[in-house]
Amino acid sequence: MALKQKSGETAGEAKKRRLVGFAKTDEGVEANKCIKIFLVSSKDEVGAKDGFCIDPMDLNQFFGEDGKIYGYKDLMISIWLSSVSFYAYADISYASAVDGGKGITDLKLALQDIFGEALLEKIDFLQTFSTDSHCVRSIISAGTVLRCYSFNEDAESSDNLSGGSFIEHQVVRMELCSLPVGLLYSRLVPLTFLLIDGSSPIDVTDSKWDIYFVVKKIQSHTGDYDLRLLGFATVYRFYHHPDSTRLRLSQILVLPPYQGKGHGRRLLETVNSVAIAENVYDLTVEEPSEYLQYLRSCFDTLRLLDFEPIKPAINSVASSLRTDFVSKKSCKSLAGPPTHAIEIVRQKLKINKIQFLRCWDILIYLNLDSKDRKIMENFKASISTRVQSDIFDKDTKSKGKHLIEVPNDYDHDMTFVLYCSQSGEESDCLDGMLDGAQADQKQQLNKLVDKQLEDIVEIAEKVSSLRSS
Ligand SMILES: CC(=O)SCCNC(=O)CCNC(=O)[C@H](O)C(C)(C)COP(=O)(O)OP(=O)(O)OC[C@H]1O[C@@H](n2cnc3c(N)ncnc32)[C@H](O)[C@@H]1OP(=O)(O)O
Repeated sequence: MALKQKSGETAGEAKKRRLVGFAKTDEGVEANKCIKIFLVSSKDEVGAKDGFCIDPMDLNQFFGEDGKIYGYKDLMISIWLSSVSFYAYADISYASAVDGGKGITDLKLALQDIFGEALLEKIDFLQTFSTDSHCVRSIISAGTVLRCYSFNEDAESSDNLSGGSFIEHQVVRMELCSLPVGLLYSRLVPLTFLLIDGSSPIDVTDSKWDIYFVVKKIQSHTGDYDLRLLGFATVYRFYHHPDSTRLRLSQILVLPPYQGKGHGRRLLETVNSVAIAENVYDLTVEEPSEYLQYLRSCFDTLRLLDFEPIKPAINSVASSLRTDFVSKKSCKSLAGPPTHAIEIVRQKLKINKIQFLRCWDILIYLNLDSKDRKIMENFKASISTRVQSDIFDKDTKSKGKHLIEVPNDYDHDMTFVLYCSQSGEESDCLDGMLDGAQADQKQQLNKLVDKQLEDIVEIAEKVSSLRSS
């Protein structure tokens, strides 16, 4: 890591400039505004500012409570991250560093919090392009190849082997507790910090962790080959009483240059095949991002559309929703899949109940005529019934429970608080507040239902286009 002072000014000049520069309180600079991270695959790319730039979630989170860096003038931090070895180097430059009232941020410490031991001095970093050029191959070639697929990088398409120059890709599984794998993972952790919202490192010494790598095979002219890492997923194996296990996908990441090309889906498919082959109890995903949830729902809905045992249940609900009048009572029974369907989907496809409920709505929608207004009203009513029973069970009111909407700091569409009062203990003030809140409640629930319908339609359209392509 290099710290440079741009100008060769004298101490007197610098002091004078400081006085001018920080006459006002130091306002600091947001980390997001002065840090750039470049993904590089060769020595020649280091230093070039037109390389592939990573767009991190939020760098501010690593810099104090307000996400700002203090004490520097004209600060620029360029970080080069090697996509070959996953070591990094930070080039820090600024015109001057002075305490303008808020101290001087320790940049080295902050960057080490993100990059840990992967952060090297420039000379060592440049050397990794020769010393560690085969590190991915030397570690990952000891793993179990679970899937191979050929991929035409020009056409950005799939397993189809006709035409184009196809490159072999593999999905490889390894135990994280093996030392070399753990060391490689520790250099991937910064990427999880930068690209996965709320990510935290996992305990690599725990033997219940597996890591799945997606790699591409690069053939050299000598007939030898190398492996380039494109993405990975970490999966934890939980005990499930009495004699089973559950798999939970904890982190999944495809390096930005390779995203949107089908590698993430293949990783997910492979983990899923393992869950089925090993007959685990089910497979869950830890706090999926919105896009991962979308991808997962597309993938699971496609599988469920071909799953014969649930077809009669889907047809039965869809045909009821096609009738002219659906009573409130029947809406409740149409709002979700029957228990036997939930059970068989978990047993055979390893899809857990919550995920199946999401896909269920899409499956029903795909069986309805979306242009028929009456049918769509019935469908919306069934979704609304489920949303209400999910977050606001009418019965709870009679037990002294109330749902009120509260503002939040996180830009969620809405947050609800369930308030419980002992009978007769409600104050007039709270009664008034609840009346007001309940007046808004219907509107909020409608918003939630509309949002769910939007998501259902989006995934249903994607699934239809994937099936017809
Ligand atoms: C638990 C967690 O880790 S949450 C955090 C998740 N990770 C991140 O957010 C990190 C940053 N993002 C990423 O790393 C990646 O974008 C991932 C891992 C989320 C997804 O991987 P990608 O390689 O980008 O996705 P991939 O290209 O494989 O799949 C996306 C497409 O496949 C489609 N798809 C889904 N199932 C199928 C299928 N069976 N057949 C064909 N296409 C399918 C999806 O609809 C989607 O297409 P669209 O975006 O054009 O509508």
